[in-house]
Amino acid sequence: PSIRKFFAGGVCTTNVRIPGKVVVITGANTGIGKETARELARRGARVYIACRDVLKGESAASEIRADTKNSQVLVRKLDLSDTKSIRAFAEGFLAEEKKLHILINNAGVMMCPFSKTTDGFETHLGVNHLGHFLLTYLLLERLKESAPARVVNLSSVAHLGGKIRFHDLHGEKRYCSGFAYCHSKLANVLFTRELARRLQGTGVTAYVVHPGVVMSEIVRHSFLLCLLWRLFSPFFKSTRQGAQTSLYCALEEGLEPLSGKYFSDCKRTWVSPRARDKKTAERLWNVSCELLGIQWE
Ligand SMILES: NC(=O)c1ccc[n+]([C@@H]2O[C@H](COP(=O)([O-])OP(=O)(O)OC[C@H]3O[C@@H](n4cnc5c(N)ncnc54)[C@H](O)[C@@H]3O)[C@@H](O)[C@H]2O)c1
Repeated sequence: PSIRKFFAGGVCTTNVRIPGKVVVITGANTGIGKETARELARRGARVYIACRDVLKGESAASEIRADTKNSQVLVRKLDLSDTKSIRAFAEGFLAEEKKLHILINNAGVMMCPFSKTTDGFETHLGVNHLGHFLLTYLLLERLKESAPARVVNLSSVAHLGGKIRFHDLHGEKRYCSGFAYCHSKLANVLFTRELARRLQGTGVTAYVVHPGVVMSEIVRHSFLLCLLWRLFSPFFKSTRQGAQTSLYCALEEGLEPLSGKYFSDCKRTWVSPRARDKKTAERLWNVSCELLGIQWE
C-alpha cells in the first residue's frame, strides 16, 4: 500500500458537492468508472450507471447506494458496440431526465482479438470512439440545456502510439490489438479537442483524461497483460486513485478555459503532436458522422 501511495499521482481535492446534478457514466459497473460513480454519488449527484450487463450494474449500484447513503444511483442498459442500444439508451434517458450536467465517457475495451461491432466497426474504434461519439451527439441538447455542463472522455497515454489510419480504419488490411487500442485512444483525444472547439460559447465544455496505469479489469482480453498487471500491481494505481483525474475534470471549479485539453494526475498534460493535428481531428469528425449516419455540424 505504501508503494502504491507513492505512485498514486494527483488527487482531486475540491470539496464541491453536487446535489441535484445529473451524471451519466458509461461502463461504471467496474473499475475506474465505478469509483467515479461512487464519489459523485457521495457528493449528492443522481448518477446513471450505463452498462452492458444490468445485473452487474445493479450489484455495483446497490454497493454504492449502501456506501454513500445516496439512493439516486440508477442503472440503465447501454451496449456501446451496438448503435441501436446507444439510441435506445439515449431515448430512454431523454424521456426520463430533463437535465444532464456531467457525461463521463468512461467505458473501454483493450487489446481484444480482431472483431467487429454489430454495425461492422472494428471493436476498439467502435466501442471506445464511435460509440461515445454517437452517445455524446444524442445527449448534447440536454447538456446544452443544463449548462454549465461537462463531457469527460477517458483516453490513455497509449494515444501516443496511435495513428488515425483513414485508409484502414477497421483494421481489415492490418490488425494489431495493441495498436488498435492506441488508435482508439488517440481518437478520444482528437474528438475531445474538436468537440470543445465546436461547443465554444454553449456553456458545455469537454476534457480528456489519462487516468494513470490502474489495476482494473481492462486487461481481461490479454493473458500476458493480466500477468504483467498482477506482477506490477504494487506500482499501479488503485481504481479509486485512477478515478481522481476524471473527478477533477468533472468537478474542479474554473476549469472552463481549459476545455478540450488533456489531463493526467489532476493537471493539464502534454499530448502527442498527432493528437494536436486539427486537420486530422476535423477529418475524423466527418468520417465518424458518415459511419454513424448522422449530421453533426
Ligand atoms: N486501467 C488502466 O490502466 C487504464 C489506463 C489508461 C486508460 N484507461 C481507460 O479507462 C477507462 C476505464 O477502464 P478501466 O481501467 O476502469 O477498465 P474496466 O475494464 O474495469 O472498465 C471498463 C468498462 O467498460 C465497459 N465496457 C466495455 N465494453 C463495453 C460496451 N460495448 N458497452 C458498454 N460498456 C462497455 C466494461 O464492461 C467495464 O465496465 C477505459 O476507457 C480505459 O481505456 C484505463
